[in-house]
Amino acid sequence: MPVTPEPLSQKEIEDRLAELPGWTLSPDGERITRSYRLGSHFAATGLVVHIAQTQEELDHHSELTLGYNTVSLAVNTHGAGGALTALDFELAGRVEKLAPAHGAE
Ligand SMILES: C[C@H](O)[C@H](O)[C@H]1CNC2=NC(N)=NC(=O)C2=N1
Repeated sequence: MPVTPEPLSQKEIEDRLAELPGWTLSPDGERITRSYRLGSHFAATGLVVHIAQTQEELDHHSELTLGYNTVSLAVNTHGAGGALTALDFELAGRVEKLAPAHGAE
C-alpha cells in the first residue's frame, strides 16, 4: 500500500501555488484547479490522454474535465481526507510541463 502523504499547511500551499502560475485554490480551499484552452477539440482530447497517462504513472488522479476546446483539472488527495498534499502539487507540476506541447494556454 502506498504511504498517504501528509496534509500541507496553509503556508506550504501558498508557497507551492506561487510556483505554479495559472493554478488557483478553489473558493472552499479544498483543491487546486487550472483550466487550459486548446486550438481544437481534438487537441484538447490529446491533452486529456496525456494527463491520464501521467496520472496512472503517479497513481494520483485529478477530476479531469474535457470541454469543446478546454481541459480543466481539480486536484486533492482523497486518501488524506480530501486535504492538499505534495502529491497534488507533483501532479500539477507534471501537467504544467506537458501541456505546452499540446498548444495549451
Ligand atoms: C490505491 C491508490 O493508490 C489510491 O486509490 C490512489 C489513486 N489515485 C488517487 N488520486 C487522488 N487524487 N487521491 C487519492 O487519494 C488517490 N489514491
